[in-house]
Amino acid sequence: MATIGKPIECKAAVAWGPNEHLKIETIQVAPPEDHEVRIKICYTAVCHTDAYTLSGQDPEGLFPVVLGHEGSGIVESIGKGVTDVAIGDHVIPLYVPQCRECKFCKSSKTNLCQKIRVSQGQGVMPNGTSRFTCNGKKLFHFMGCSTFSEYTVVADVSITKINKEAPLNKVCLLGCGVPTGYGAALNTAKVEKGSTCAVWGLGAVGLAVGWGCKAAGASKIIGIDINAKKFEIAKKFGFTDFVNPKDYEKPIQEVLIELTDGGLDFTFECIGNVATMRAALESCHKGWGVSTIVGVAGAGQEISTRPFQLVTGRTWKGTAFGGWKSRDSVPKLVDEYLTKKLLLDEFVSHNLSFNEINDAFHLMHTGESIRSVLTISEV
Ligand SMILES: NC(=O)C1=CN([C@@H]2O[C@H](COP(=O)(O)OP(=O)(O)OC[C@H]3O[C@@H](n4cnc5c(N)ncnc54)[C@H](O)[C@@H]3O)[C@@H](O)[C@H]2O)C=CC1
Ligand SMILES: N[C@@H](CCC(=O)N[C@@H](CSC=O)C(=O)NCC(=O)O)C(=O)O
Ligand SMILES: [Zn+2]
Ligand SMILES: [Zn+2]
Repeated sequence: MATIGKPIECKAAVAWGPNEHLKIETIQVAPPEDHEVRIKICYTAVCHTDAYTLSGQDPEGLFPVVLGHEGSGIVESIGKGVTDVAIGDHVIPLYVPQCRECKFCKSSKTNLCQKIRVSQGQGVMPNGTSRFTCNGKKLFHFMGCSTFSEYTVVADVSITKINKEAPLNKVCLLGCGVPTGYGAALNTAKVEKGSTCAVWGLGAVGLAVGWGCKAAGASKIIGIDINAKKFEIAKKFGFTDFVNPKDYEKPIQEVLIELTDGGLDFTFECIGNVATMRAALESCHKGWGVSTIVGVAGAGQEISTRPFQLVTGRTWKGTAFGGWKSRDSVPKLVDEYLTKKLLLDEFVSHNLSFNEINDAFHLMHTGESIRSVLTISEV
């Protein structure tokens, strides 16, 4: 291929500063170095975490940056030492890598590979440098993925090859929100058959939690959102009951404890709001209720509750990427989608062009979208 070993000039949506609209720019993407892979991004969705970092609330937020971490694409070229993917493979970039060598990867207790976590948080490749420039200015990478670009470079531990039969405009969602919610229920909380569950926030992440609770055989799955338009949509994902906190004067935990004979077996916070994190914990049943934090709260925010809530048997947990060991699991989730065990199409509320990327953020903020999928390059 003519581009191998050479910089590629292409379009990317650049975030020049917090709260600024993304600007489609011509950027240069350097070739992959050792243990790196350059990908032609075909599709990307927009996750709330992109909006969170763009808002300036992320303590690790850096600008200028190429955001995006829920994408799919095709390998354009590989650096020395790359063994697991080849040119032409269909792939999903992974913001939680899996090196299979670090202490975290070797433990069955976590999916949080730490091999490249420091450089990833610094917005650079593992060797400390960026592959992106725009008019000679360095751009930062984001979450090891940067999918808001026609081409990106990722570490070889941050990518997985998937079945070529899978539609890339759907399986891009397996880069973040859907596995996160589905795994929060199945891997982190370990929802039990017949149990009662409640989910705060019915965006893609919360809806995927509902699907995970249903897969685990939950008997009741309550969806909680201040946007009542989400309730009808949520029925497709297994939710059985709905509560809008705006309809009540008393604290929502009191409402839920009354509705569920003492509280829920499992609760999930999928908003990123420390007040709802507290409500989710305090809505758990005394003695055994488990609350899982999925939402990402802004810089400086802290959670609180009376320690008595934990003394009396409630458990507070958290999850990143739903606890999935990424390179092992994402190809299996693709197969679950292909065999219709896992929903993906139902999460796609909008298909937009790359030029409409700021509209995708607007649709998220107004609560009109579940996931907007942007076409970046034709397959
Ligand atoms: N832990 C992890 O690995 C991951 C965490 N996240 C985080 O999960 C959260 C959800 O992400 P998305 O589903 O993409 O977001 P979204 O913006 O699509 O959905 C959020 C939902 O919360 C609802 N909401 C907002 N404030 C509320 C309140 N006070 N009470 C009840 N409902 C309220 C909104 O109406 C909306 O339906 C975000 O904080 C995101 O950063 C996302 C992906 C992975
Ligand atoms: N950068 C933030 C933390 C952001 C965060 O918690 N990210 C989640 C994924 S959110 C995906 O949409 C995560 O996986 N965290 C684990 C990690 O190692 O970052 C901050 O500094 O607070
Ligand atoms: Zn995300
Ligand atoms: Zn590792």
